[in-house]
Amino acid sequence: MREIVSIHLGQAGVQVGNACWELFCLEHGIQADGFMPGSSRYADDHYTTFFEDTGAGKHVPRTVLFDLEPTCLFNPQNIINGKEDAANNYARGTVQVDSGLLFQALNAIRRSVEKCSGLQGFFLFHSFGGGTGSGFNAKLMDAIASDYNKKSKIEFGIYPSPRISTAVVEPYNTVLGTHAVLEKSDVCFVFDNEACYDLCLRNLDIERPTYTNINRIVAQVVSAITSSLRFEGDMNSDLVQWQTNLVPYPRIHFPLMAYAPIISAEKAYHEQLTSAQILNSCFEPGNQMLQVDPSIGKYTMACTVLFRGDVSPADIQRRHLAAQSLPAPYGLWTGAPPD
Ligand SMILES: Nc1nc2c(ncn2[C@@H]2O[C@H](COP(=O)(O)OP(=O)(O)OP(=O)(O)O)[C@@H](O)[C@H]2O)c(=O)[nH]1
Repeated sequence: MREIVSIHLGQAGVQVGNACWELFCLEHGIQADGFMPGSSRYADDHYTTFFEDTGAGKHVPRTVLFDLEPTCLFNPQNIINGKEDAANNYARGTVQVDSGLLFQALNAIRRSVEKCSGLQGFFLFHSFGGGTGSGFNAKLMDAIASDYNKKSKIEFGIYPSPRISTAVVEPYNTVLGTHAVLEKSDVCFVFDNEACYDLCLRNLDIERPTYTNINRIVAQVVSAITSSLRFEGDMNSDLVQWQTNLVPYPRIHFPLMAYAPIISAEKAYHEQLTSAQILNSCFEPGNQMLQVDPSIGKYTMACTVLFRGDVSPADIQRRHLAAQSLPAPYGLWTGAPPD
């Protein structure tokens, strides 16, 4: 099996991770106690890319988490926390954070890796604005790059935004943190809290979105990106495929993501969307995970459209994509439906 080890760093990394694993468990029919009822309709073994079997019929996420309280779902051996945070300071994250912590972290990662039969790579979840998310991530990434040089390293990062910000130094941490891992990371999927906040306001009618709401949007996107790795499908992808399709040059590895449809539960009952409409919405700036103007700048060198559901790639190709003026080349993958 082509396993992936997820690493969650700092408050944002861990909280986003919680939302992601909650969703993954729901999608795979894994209960909070780790048991997977035999009748689950998703009992194909692709989920073992992300979950490990403890031997007693329990499934635990292949994760290593830094600064978090233990919950029954995660492996307590892989939960590592220090005595104090990095005080939103990149330098503290890299230098002053207890150096034993890095050793513990690498040990936990090694333990997870040793349980894999064919490790594909690592997912790193963190913020760019926090001290741990930027500084400690830089240090850890450095160590992972030297220990597991050939394995893919994929980041899911939260970029800072003016409306939801905990410190004025976040832009500095971001610049330093991004630069430090630029050569080490293979792909970095970036989310912007402000874009997700606006999506909650506009599409989900939430008056005062919280991190919980934002994290659930992030989890949906992560779930969609990883669905073809976790479920059996017509076109199963692996991490190297993403890199080949989306990264034209090693340093240019920041795909701009969009997700559609995002509609509130009430509207979902009386809105009928065709896959062509959903596809079009993916190219609207309002559905992007980053607040940037795609019409400014030079990019859109490659584009990947991921569909979820019982849909064959040939059908989509024939019916819709031919009619759209999508930038070429594009990739097309499908994953299993969430319910
Ligand atoms: N989406 C999202 N963003 C978060 C969350 N928690 C914090 N952030 C963002 O993350 C940035 C701050 O980083 P944190 O993750 O809190 O900090 P840290 O990495 O734990 O570092 P230190 O606290 O300095 O040790 C800010 O931009 C916050 O807006 C969360 O649960 N979800």
